[in-house]
Amino acid sequence: MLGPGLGALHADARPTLIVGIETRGLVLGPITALHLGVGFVEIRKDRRIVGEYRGPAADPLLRAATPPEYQDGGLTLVVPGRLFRPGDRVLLVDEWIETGAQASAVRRMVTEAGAEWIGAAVVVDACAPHVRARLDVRGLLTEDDLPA
Ligand SMILES: O=P(O)(O)OC[C@H]1O[C@H](OP(=O)(O)OP(=O)(O)O)[C@H](O)[C@@H]1O
Repeated sequence: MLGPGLGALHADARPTLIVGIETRGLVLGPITALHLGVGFVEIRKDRRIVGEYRGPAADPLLRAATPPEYQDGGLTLVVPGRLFRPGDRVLLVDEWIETGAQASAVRRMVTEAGAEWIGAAVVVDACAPHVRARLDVRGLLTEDDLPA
């Protein structure tokens, strides 16, 4: 029931596109998108792309870096820019959010492409209140709901 549960968190904003970050977002995102009947876009981590692929000139990649201190040196998220269009109402789905660094990077790419950021729907919301408010994070659980 994770798809319906995650899909209900921002139903009021009527998302038209789900994005998910590898790794677990590539599982939870599609089941949420299927439930809502909307499309899905996968966000990859640059360090996990094999080789030097950077995309053809006609299909450039959007890139957004997390802060350098994030996860031992930061990481860069990438997505083909053509997958976002102006008018898309984009919802990020993930299993966990804490600092909001990866979600912030995704939001920059979404808005750079002219699409609209709706927020983040997560299984566990472990972020600080200011992060929750800034990114419009909604969760099925908080850390307090988890066994110690
Ligand atoms: O709010 P943040 O501090 O940005 O953390 C949240 C991110 O961290 C986890 O990914 P992780 O990098 O652990 O992905 P993995 O499953 O590929 O190891 C999680 O899936 C989120 O994408």
